Amino acid sequence: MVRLAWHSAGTFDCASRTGGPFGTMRFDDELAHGANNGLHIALRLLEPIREQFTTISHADFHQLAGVVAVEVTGGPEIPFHPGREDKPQPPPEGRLPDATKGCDHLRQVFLKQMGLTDQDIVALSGAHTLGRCTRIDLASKVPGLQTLLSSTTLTSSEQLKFRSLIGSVDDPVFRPLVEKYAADEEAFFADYAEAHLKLLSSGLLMLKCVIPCVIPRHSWLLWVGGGFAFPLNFCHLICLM
Ligand code: HEM
Repeated sequence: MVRLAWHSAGTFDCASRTGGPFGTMRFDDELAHGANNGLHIALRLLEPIREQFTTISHADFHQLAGVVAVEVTGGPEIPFHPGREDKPQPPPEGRLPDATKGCDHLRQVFLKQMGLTDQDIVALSGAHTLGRCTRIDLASKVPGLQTLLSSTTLTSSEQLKFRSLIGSVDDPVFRPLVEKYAADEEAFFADYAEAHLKLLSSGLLMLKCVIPCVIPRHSWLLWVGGGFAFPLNFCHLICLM
């Protein structure tokens, strides 16, 4: 579910304002993109539930599934705001990062294409603690990191995923962040939640409050369909005034 939400949102292109978390994974064309191998299983599980709630868009439902999955697997709570419309056309293939390329390529996709930061890249990569790579052991690469593997036990897709993680460890900007998150789960959860919120809000107009809110990740106001869709807490009332 997390990978479904990410592969949907991760196609967003800031420059052309195309792609993004707008329910296009419902089209066979997008599901057939090489990077989306296996995501039909997630959709098959979601569809009978979505059919019971026909007022919610595919777009919102896929992102909600990602948020709930992070939460029920023991991750942080991520604020969710509905309002995404389903787009009629899938994005072109090739916008998601390629695990065989290095950190510059990751920056090209996350920073230039999607408008996310180095910190977002590292925090979001922490989602790989879910799924089939939980047994990978980075301990030999980063002192202090627990977990994982002998590469001979990995399938080829696991090796690709592993290579993207190791790439993060080798980069001088990424490495301190990897070490910080390995040592401090609270910091990882806070930054992960903020990065995931940005990801699932790709393509929606977000205004950063001038006055920072007490809870950093709540300092974003979301503009959906002509009105602020954010639950207005005390901090946001101040910002709106
Ligand atoms: C940084 C660039 C990334 C690369 C190169 C990458 C690459 C990969 C690869 C090759 C796989 C294995 C796919 C398969 O089993 O067929 C994978 C799995 C996965 N990815 Fe990523 N990924 C990236 C970022 C992300 C992000 C940002 C998220 C979520 C926020 C994410 C979530 C996942 C999850 C949850 C799985 C596990 C799926 C499973 O085991 O069933 N990935 N990734």
